Amino acid sequence: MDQPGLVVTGASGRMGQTLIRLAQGSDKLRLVACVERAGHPWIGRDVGEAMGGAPIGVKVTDDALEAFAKAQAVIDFTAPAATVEFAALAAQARAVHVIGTTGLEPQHLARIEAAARHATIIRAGNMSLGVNLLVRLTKKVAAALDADWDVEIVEAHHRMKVDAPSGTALMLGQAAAEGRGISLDDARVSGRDGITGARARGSIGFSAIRGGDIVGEHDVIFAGEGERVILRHVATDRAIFARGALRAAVWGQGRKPGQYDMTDVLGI
Ligand SMILES: NC(=O)C1=CN([C@@H]2O[C@H](COP(=O)(O)OP(=O)(O)OC[C@H]3O[C@@H](n4cnc5c(N)ncnc54)[C@H](O)[C@@H]3O)[C@@H](O)[C@H]2O)C=CC1
Ligand SMILES: O=C(O)C1=N[C@H](C(=O)O)C[C@H](O)C1
Repeated sequence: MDQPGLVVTGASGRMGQTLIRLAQGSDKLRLVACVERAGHPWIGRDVGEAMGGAPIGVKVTDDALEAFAKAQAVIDFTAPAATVEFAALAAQARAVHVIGTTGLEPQHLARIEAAARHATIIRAGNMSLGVNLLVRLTKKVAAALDADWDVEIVEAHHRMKVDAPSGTALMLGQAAAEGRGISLDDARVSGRDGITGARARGSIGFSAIRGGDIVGEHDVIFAGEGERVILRHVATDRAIFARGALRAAVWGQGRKPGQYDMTDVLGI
C-alpha cells in the first residue's frame, strides 16, 4: 500500500520548513502538498526551490481544501485563526489533523472539539518526547509535595514567539494542578509586576522570557522551605517537535474520530 499522503501547512514558517525537511526523508509518509496563506510569495512555487534547494515536485498552494483532499494527514503549526479553519477542512477531507499551534483560546478549542466529532485530531502544545515525559513527572511531583511547596513555571523562547505563556508551560501548569487536585484556572498567576502582595498559597505562577533564537526552555520549580526541586527541559533543535508530529500523523491513521494528544501517541 502507498504511504499516507501528507500536507504541511504554514510551509514557510520555522516549524513548516523543519517538517518539510524531515518529511522528505520519511519512509512512512509522502509529502503531497504544502499550504501557505493567500498572498504569500511562495504560492505556486515548488517548495524545495522556495526553501533554497532543488525542486522536489511539491507545490505551495493557498487552496487548503484542494490540498487536503489529496492527503491522509495534515500537520499544522500555524496560528489559531488558521488552525480552526483547517480543522473543519481536514474533517471534510477525512484527513488526520495534527495540531501543534499554540495560543488557542476557548473559542478556538470549541471549534476544534466540534471538528473532532467527525475527524481524528491529535493536538499538543509540545510534540517532543522529553516534554511529554516532563509533564508526567510534574504531575507526580506535584502530587507528592503539598502546597507548602510553591509551583513556578518559567519558560524562555525566541524573540518572534507571539503567545505567552507557551503551550508547553500551560501543559506543565495543568499537570501540576491535576497532581494537586485543583483547577488551573483558579490557581494561575501570570506576569507579576508592581506591588503584587505576597504570593497566594497554592497558586501556580508563570513567567515568560523572550529573546534571540532560544528554541524553547521550560523549568518547573517547586520552591519549599530551605530547598527547591527543579524539573527542566531544554530544546536545542525544532526537529524534536517535527519528529513527534510526523509520528502522530502515522499513529492517527485508521483511528476513530476524537481528540488525542501526544501521551496517546507515545503510550506514556
Ligand atoms: N506543539 C509544538 O510542539 C510546537 C508548537 N509550535 C507552535 O507552532 C506555531 C507556529 O510556530 P512557528 O513555526 O515558529 O511560527 P512561524 O510564524 O514561523 O510560522 C507560522 C506559519 O504559518 C503561516 N500561516 C499563518 N496563517 C496561515 C493561513 N491562514 N494559511 C496558511 N499558512 C498560514 C505563516 O505564514 C507562517 O509561515 C506557533 O503557535 C508555535 O507556538 C512551535 C513549535 C513546537
Ligand atoms: O513557538 C515556539 O517556538 C514553541 N512553541 C511551543 C509552545 O508554545 O510551547 C513549543 C515549543 O516550546 C516551541
